[in-house]
Amino acid sequence: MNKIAKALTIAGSDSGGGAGILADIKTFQELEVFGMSAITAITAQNTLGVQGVYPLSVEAVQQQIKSIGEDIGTDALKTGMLFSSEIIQVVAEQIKHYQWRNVVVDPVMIAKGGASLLQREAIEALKKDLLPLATVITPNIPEAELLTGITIKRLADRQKAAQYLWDLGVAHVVIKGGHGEGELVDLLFDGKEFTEYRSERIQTKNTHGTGCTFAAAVTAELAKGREVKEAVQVAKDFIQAAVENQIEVGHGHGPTNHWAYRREKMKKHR
Ligand SMILES: Nc1ncnc2c1ncn2[C@@H]1O[C@H](COP(=O)(O)OP(=O)(O)O)[C@@H](O)[C@H]1O
Ligand SMILES: Cc1ncc(COP(=O)(O)O)c(N)n1
Repeated sequence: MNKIAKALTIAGSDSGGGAGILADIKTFQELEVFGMSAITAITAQNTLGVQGVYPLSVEAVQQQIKSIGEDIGTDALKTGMLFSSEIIQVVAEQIKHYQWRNVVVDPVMIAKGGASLLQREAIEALKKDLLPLATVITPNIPEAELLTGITIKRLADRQKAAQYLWDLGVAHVVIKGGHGEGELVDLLFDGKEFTEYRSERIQTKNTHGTGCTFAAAVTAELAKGREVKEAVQVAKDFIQAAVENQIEVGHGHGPTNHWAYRREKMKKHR
């Protein structure tokens, strides 16, 4: 039998298929990792926005994780939309209980259209209970500002915010640069040095789910045993291909192309 890498996503469902659990599972599959999920909330969502948020009970979240922990286990896991401090606490307890490593925390707070995906008072629980367990955290600029209280205008501000998050116990901090202008830089900090991942910024409105997809790709590569620095590079290449090779879905901010990275790789090998 083939030994395979496994990854778990603990996140919300996006009915429109572009973000959340849906983006994560598609990304895991593309990177040849066996994907599993624990759903925290169901969102009624499309490319125009979020029409409804329906959180699941804490018990439902706990039981899904337990079902995986008691049988299958996982090589890496990612958290996305966690919605409440109660869900955050249960997730943190179970990560500790099963001694899971390779924990990627995407601190999802607000959908691009402005809908809240994390209750405001849950930010403290995220910082206190979950961040000390994180191998990697992947905030975008507004999320990094909310977590640190630092206003981010330049790269130096991002470096300060990364240091702040590292001091909370996160092993690696990636502050993404999607929210900005000009050349796109995602910044990694491991407590000692900063690594910049640069790419061309694609002019498009179809960036729904980019954050979820990026963090899922990091998680998949960690599940396969890659070091964080390399996993972030694969994730960067994966999201660049996904944004660049646009697909037509919906009438608003469309999703990215999850199969583009594999197609590009296949072309190169031909
Ligand atoms: N226009 C774009 N062109 C290329 N890559 C992008 C673009 N927008 C975002 N990305 C990439 O997608 C990932 C998510 O970025 P960001 O928009 O900052 O986060 P979020 O989706 O969480 O708001 C990052 O790796 C970023 O480099
Ligand atoms: C269920 C769910 N989870 C996360 C996001 C954030 O998506 P993005 O990756 O565009 O920041 C979303 N819109 N919906």
